[in-house]
Amino acid sequence: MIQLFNVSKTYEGEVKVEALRDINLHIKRGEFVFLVGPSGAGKSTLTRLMIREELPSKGQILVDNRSLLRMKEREVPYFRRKIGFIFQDFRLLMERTVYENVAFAMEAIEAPSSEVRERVPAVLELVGLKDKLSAYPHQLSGGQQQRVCIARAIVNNPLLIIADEPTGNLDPDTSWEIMNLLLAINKRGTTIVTATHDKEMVDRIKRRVIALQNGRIVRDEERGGYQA
Ligand SMILES: Nc1ncnc2c1ncn2[C@@H]1O[C@H](COP(=O)(O)OP(=O)(O)OP(=O)(O)O)[C@@H](O)[C@H]1O
Repeated sequence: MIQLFNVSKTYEGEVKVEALRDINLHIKRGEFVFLVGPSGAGKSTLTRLMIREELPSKGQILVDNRSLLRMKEREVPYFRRKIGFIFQDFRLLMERTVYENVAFAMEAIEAPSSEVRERVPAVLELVGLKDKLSAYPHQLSGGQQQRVCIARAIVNNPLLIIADEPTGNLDPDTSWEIMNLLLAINKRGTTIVTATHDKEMVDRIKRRVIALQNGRIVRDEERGGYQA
């Protein structure tokens, strides 16, 4: 699903930062992967490269067998349709209702309106928000807002979900609910890659753990914990 070959990412500025150094990685279809490591280790940079928000300074990246370096700018929106994103800070449209936030993701790919009307309530029911269709994000708790993000991420049936600290702003119980939702989505075949600082979660779930430090992979375990 995702392959990285000798990938490096350097940010050129007043001070040069080597955010990723010589990363080789293969994530197979259907896997659930945690990216862990201290602040500044390169986790967010790695997720940004996977969704082609940025290009690597060196190396090659394939997602669903497509080279992200060879991809033309105009092809990027089509590529992104296959991917669902979930961020720590939700990034919802605050002036739109829950229903509209999720519908917007389907309208962006020009889904027929009959399909939107059918699928949006079904997905919102799946994430436990069927009573909140006409609420605005500011009327929801953090956990509920993150559920809207998950609904938005899965509504177009993506092959892959990339999440950057999806439970970063949530209390432990709510974090656990959100993670269970992601596990359930993974069970249905969606590949999930999530950066996290949540030690307890990683230790409890025991899935593949890729640990980064100073831009390098220092550990890659099939059923790993937060620390070695
Ligand atoms: N756009 C940018 N320009 C310059 N440097 C950057 C940029 N983005 C990230 N960096 C640097 O790259 C390194 C890796 O950052 P990154 O955000 O990927 O780490 P992280 O592991 O996600 O950290 P955190 O857990 O704090 O989110 C850091 O030294 C950071 O300062």
